[in-house]
Amino acid sequence: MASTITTTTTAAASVPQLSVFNGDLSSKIHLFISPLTPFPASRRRRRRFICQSTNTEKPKSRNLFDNASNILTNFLSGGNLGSMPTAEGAVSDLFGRPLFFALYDWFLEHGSVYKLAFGPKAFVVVSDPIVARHILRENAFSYDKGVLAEILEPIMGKGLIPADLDTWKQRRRVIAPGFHALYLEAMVKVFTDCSERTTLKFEKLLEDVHVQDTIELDLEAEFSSLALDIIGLGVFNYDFGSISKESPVIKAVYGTLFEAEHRSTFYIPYWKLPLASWIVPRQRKFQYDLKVINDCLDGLIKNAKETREETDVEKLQQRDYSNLKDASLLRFFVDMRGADVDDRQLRDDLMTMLIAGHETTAAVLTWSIFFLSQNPSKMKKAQAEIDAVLGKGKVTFDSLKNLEYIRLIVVESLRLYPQPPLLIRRSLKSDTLPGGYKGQKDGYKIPPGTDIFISVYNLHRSPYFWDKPDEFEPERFLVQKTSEGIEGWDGFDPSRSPGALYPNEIISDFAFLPFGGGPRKCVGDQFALMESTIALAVLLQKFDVELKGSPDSVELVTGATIHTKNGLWCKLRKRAHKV
Ligand code: HEM
Repeated sequence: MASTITTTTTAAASVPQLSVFNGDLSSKIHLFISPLTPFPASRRRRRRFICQSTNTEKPKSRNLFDNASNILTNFLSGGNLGSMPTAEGAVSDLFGRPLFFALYDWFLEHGSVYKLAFGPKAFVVVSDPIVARHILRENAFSYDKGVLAEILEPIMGKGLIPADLDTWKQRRRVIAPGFHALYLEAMVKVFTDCSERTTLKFEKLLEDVHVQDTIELDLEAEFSSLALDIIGLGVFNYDFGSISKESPVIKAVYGTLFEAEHRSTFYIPYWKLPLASWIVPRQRKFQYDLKVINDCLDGLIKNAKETREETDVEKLQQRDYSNLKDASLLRFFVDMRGADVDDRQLRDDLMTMLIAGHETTAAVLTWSIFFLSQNPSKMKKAQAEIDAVLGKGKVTFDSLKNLEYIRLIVVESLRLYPQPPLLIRRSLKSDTLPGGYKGQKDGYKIPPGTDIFISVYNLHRSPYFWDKPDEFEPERFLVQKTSEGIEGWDGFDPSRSPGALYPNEIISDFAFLPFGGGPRKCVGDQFALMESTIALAVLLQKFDVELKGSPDSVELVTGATIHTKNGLWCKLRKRAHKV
């Protein structure tokens, strides 16, 4: 499932345009959409409904396989999804490129709710904010994680992401309060220290090659180590130290992440085959890796329980973290009065956060650098902000608030490459999706068991909601103060979420949802955004960064997240500080 991102710079607009290699050399599909004329928020909102199912173009011809697949799908779903537009050529077009690219093309062709017939299965693909809001927030408890839970359950057990509704309700009540303001403030030091450990390593490497003034590095791999160290310390106070060493635990973590990734791109659940864990070598390795991590987590849980100080949640949220040796989430969960659970559940929770918080953050940092390296003026603007706010000093909780442009770079990267690009749901009961558009006044009815992909990628690049949707433009999120009050970014309304440091799904009314939305929204969103902002600021404070090769050489692959195929190779040069 690999595809090549090709970025070319045009004279008219010095920003990358995105084209995608779809596996067929003769047909490069260009995702670049001509800039739309900006339109006011009121019109923008009306267009939300018009964009559904209004395509009038003649359908493309379809092959026998696709027709057979669609007939089978309709038959098996009792014809319930029959009136929904069907992605033409669904099966045959799927192979050879990441799924989310194909889903984007079909979104433009069929509208924002369509059906993807795939053999005996149908997936409903949603690219409309109102429908996304309905599924994620308004009717959230009529859906579970479906296919995703099936893939992740062997790894995360009953951790929050794959958890069934009853377990989720119990555990979310314990886990969400752990990310309170004082904890996040304490984490700023962890983010800064780990980021500085990374730049220190780069400085040492530069000293070692003293003849040259640049080093060449795969920054994606470095970000992966950095994110692993941070998540280990933040979640269970364990220092992987992966920036500078390789341990059996680190190898096992990477092995498990690799397997989770492989499963999410593989359509046949090979891991469920009888005796697979004994016969299939990759399954044996996976079981071994899991054991190494589980033993490590069990040891940490045991230690935390031995030093337990049982306290009420309010007191835990007011602890003086500067005096505490261990400010981790594990400490919080263990010390929280009334939150007693068996070690197995606690282990599942820790494993879930380890996986959820690691690769996502590494991917955000990778794409932030990728986009900045092609926009030297934005890179300079970012460094100018860092110099003005930090000088040579360290990031603090307060200075983070002033690093506005860096924060917007992080969210703009998440807009262009959301991690993950699709949210997966399965209906537990029949439901009617919001409608209101031509010919579908009451919306589509879906039966229980319907699998749904909410394409965050499509929402984030929708020509109906974003001006120049494929361009890297952090400035689009800037809030301006006008004589008439505060004017939000791109026609959306920041007053819906006053005081938010980062744009979110509430401000955008579900047109921008990098962390999902509703009750199952990411619990680590602020942790991740602060971590990414600080890591980026520390790197750009000390180094000038440019891509080693051409942007065309950066190949893209997807699993749970979007990342590069062969790394993000960059040249780093130490900055001469004028401050
Ligand atoms: C840039 C980094 C991150 C991104 C883009 C991200 C994205 C997301 C998204 C989109 C969801 C919702 C999934 C869905 O609705 O199906 C989610 C859920 C979750 N995330 Fe994150 N995440 C990030 C970092 C983190 C971190 C650092 C942690 C923990 C320390 C974390 C823990 C979780 C958990 C536990 C859930 C499940 C929540 C629930 O079901 O109640 N994530 N994340």
